[in-house]
Amino acid sequence: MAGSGNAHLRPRDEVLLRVEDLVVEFPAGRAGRTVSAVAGVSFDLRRGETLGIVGESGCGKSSAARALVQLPPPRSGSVLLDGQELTALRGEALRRTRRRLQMIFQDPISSLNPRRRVRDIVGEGPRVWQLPGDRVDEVLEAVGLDPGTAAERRPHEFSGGQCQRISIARALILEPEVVICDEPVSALDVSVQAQILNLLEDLKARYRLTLVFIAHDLAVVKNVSDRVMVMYLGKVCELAPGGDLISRPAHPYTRALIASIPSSARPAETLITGEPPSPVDPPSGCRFRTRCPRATDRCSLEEPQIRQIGEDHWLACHNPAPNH
Ligand SMILES: Nc1ncnc2c1ncn2[C@@H]1O[C@H](COP(=O)(O)OP(=O)(O)OP(=O)(O)O)[C@@H](O)[C@H]1O
Repeated sequence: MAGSGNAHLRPRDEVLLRVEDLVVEFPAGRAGRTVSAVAGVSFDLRRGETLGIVGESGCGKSSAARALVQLPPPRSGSVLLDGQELTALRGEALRRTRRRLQMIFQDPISSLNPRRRVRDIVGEGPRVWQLPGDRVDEVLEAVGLDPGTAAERRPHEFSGGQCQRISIARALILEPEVVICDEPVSALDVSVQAQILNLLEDLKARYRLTLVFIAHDLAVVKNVSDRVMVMYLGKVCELAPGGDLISRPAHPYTRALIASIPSSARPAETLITGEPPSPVDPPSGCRFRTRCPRATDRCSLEEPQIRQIGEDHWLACHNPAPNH
């Protein structure tokens, strides 16, 4: 059963992936202290849906993503893939299930072994997993690379965008159901970003993929996501379909993210400045309150629970913007 803070979760049998009360912590170096990277995050995805996760650097996006594939496992919480609890799996059972969730990372060049040919890089997964047949040429073609010329070359002979295509092929060949894209275009030239985003859209339709799309840039996330989840310091602030979030943002932090998009019509006074507080010692109540222009005493005393404010629009804030 979802707790009171999980009103936004859909019934288990309607979703492919369901994450409940995910907590990720790291040792902080000082005795007994911890980095609270992800502090009770819940979300779900229907098959074929793209969920965007957005928030500034350090808000816990990557930690949440890695916890989905149990690398490392979360401190607590539940990750259900098609009804199967991943956090309870160990050894071979976990390894087998993990294949269904593949990750694509920000820096494609350093995530590819420079000494190996593309054919071996992309073909390694099927060998390890003992999957039948050789689909290397098929997936290279699917990601827009010519197998005839690309397969025998090494990563340094390709541009950043082409290396990201190779990374995508390497994930795709394992026939995943969910692909977690962690800042997949942040390291690429702007001109190349759109090509990779279009490719992910095409592959999603062709292979019926379900995507988690992580980025710090809301302008990128809103175009590729069905729904967008905004995170701040390990917590969910707001969750809504992309268009709704942009046109009717309610959380002061979401409004600040939108105001920072260069083409935004949002007034600059909604921008926030300064660094987020340390996740080793997060603020009481609402974690955003120390930078929030709308904070009141209640915000330091009481953590806002997520509640519905529109059709599939969810918010965790005591004092949302008045025009919503
Ligand atoms: N292995 C680790 N050990 C200690 N602290 C960590 C570790 N990994 C992440 N953190 C901390 O956890 C918090 C969340 O980091 P995370 O990388 O998940 O955020 P993010 O939103 O993905 O940021 P970025 O976009 O910069 O990757 C940060 O304060 C980070 O410093």
